[in-house]
Amino acid sequence: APLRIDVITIFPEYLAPLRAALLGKAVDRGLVEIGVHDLRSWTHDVHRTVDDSPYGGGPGMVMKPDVWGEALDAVCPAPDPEDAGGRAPVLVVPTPAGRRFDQALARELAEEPRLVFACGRYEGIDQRVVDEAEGRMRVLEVSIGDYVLVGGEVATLVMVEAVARLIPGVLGNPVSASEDSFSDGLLEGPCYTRPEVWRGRAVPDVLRSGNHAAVDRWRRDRALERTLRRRPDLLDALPPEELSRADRAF
Ligand SMILES: CN1CCC[C@H](Cn2ccc3ccc(-c4n[nH]c(N)c4C#N)cc32)C1
Repeated sequence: APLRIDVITIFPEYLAPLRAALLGKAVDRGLVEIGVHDLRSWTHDVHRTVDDSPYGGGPGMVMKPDVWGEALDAVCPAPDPEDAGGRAPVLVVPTPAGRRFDQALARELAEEPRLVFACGRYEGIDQRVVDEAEGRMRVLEVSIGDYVLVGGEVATLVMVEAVARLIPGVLGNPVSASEDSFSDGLLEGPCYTRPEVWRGRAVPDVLRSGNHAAVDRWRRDRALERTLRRRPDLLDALPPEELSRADRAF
């Protein structure tokens, strides 16, 4: 069955990129289903109000729990008790205060049948929405990085792309999903294509040697070198023999 993704937001147009390019094709091919819902559909006042002042004072506004509650009831109703097999959908709530999104979490989410993304704006969503949802969904408050965005929509685009590319058939060449960065624990090394010489810079000879063992070694060495220089923290997780190779080589 296709992975079902629902996104609730006050800016549905922000999620238009989900209909384009590779992901758009995966939707056309029925590999992924995507629903984008305007949170204001669940307001009842003439101004379609979704926010209010924060209890305890402070800057900005907070998103109202009642509107979110009705939206989540509509988009992911409580699982049917008879449907024992039915797994409760996962509710992903982007927030700078969340657990860090990483490739491991992307792989975890790619195994789920259903994902619902709640895109906050303003100062965030009333905490009771998350607390109440935990009674019937697996709620994950997730951050895509240590910088402050204005809302959850861009974070949702990031996470949906990272998850969808792991769905079999979404990528043209499935091998790359397993061999990409963070799968073998190292950063990607440099890549090259024609022309052989460009603005006086030649492609490394080994890559044109036809010696596949030498090419593989060269690529691993460049990946180790780059990881050592840019992300030494990733090397902590490497097996000792690999680490000693990195130390010896550079
Ligand atoms: C000054 N305030 C501070 C709290 C957050 C307010 C903006 N905002 C409202 C909803 C919301 C959702 C996600 C993110 C976000 N920022 N950085 C990340 N890695 C995120 C992720 N995922 C930011 C958000 C701005």
